[in-house]
Amino acid sequence: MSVSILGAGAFGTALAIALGRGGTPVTLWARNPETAKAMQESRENSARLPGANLPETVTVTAQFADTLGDTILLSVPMQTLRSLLHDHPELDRRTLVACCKGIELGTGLGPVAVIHEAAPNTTAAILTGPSFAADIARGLPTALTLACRDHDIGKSLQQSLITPNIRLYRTTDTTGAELGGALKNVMAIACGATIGAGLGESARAALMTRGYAEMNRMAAALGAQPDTLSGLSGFGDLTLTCTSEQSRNYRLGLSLGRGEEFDTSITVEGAATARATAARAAELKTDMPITAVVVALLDRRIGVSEALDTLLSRPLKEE
Ligand SMILES: NC(=O)c1ccc[n+]([C@@H]2O[C@H](COP(=O)([O-])OP(=O)(O)OC[C@H]3O[C@@H](n4cnc5c(N)ncnc54)[C@H](O)[C@@H]3O)[C@@H](O)[C@H]2O)c1
Ligand SMILES: O=P(O)(O)OC[C@H](O)CO
Repeated sequence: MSVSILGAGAFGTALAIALGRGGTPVTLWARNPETAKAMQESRENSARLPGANLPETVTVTAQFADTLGDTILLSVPMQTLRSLLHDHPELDRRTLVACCKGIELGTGLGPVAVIHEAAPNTTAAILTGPSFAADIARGLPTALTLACRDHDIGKSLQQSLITPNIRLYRTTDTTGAELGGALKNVMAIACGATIGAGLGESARAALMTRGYAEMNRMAAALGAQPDTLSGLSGFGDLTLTCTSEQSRNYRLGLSLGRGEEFDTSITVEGAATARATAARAAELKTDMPITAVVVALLDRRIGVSEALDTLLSRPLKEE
């Protein structure tokens, strides 16, 4: 069994290291030939995951034709997923596992739905849950969710993708799994802003809890199974991302709270996802006040204190 990983960023590289270390032959595709050559020679992704060595079982290439292994993981940022599929029609008719966390601008769709639209003859799955690339690459223990609507294919993917340090749980609820991974990024921006502005950890706990309620409302509106968000892909990842400075979404929030600039070259999925989700929530008439406030903060229409006032001045209601 071989695995191909498309996208040689931090997460694609970390997954390649974990799978390769477990003995699986992995082909890691970087779109830039110079990047692929440098990684293949130095055995390291010095730009995105410095200090983590690629095992011998991992081959890095920019030749797309070399990458059609038994299992294909798509580890690119959410807003580029459709163009990757569009540019490579040979991906259709295969089993594709999305590793990205986000909602597409313009369509309001998550990764599995985008794969189904752009490559209609594929079986799509998603690998999501609490995990920092650096932790995975260091061999630290992690537990993730593998969601695939096809029960048998999901079971076989679960077997193929476990590694000595990645334990996989399985579900058929792709809608719930992709929403959890996407929306926790929006909540992490809000929590980072709260801490960055010095509003305290009690305020963050309140935001995480109300954010979780908000995530569940959207999940229900889109037909996700009620329990999915209480698992690794929802609650688990919300907890990790809203409390760790390893998270890029949380760090963007910290910068907003402190009134500092943030490096725009860093992948922060929650920014586009907040906008896409706010638009979808309006269509579905679903109340998502924290998401709306995050969009206003990102657009610099309000500051953090005003954001908190907006949330605190909402009509009183039952929990
Ligand atoms: N880094 C983490 O800890 C982590 C953990 C879990 C999930 N994820 C998810 O993985 C996804 C990727 O994040 P990352 O951390 O690897 O980001 P990253 O910024 O480190 O890397 C993204 C990579 O995608 C490549 N890329 C962008 N557009 C592409 C395209 N059209 N075709 C091919 N390659 C393209 C870039 O060149 C870059 O190498 C995100 O959705 C993120 O939420 C990341
Ligand atoms: O660095 P972030 O904020 O993209 O978070 C990485 C992972 O999604 C955490 O599970």
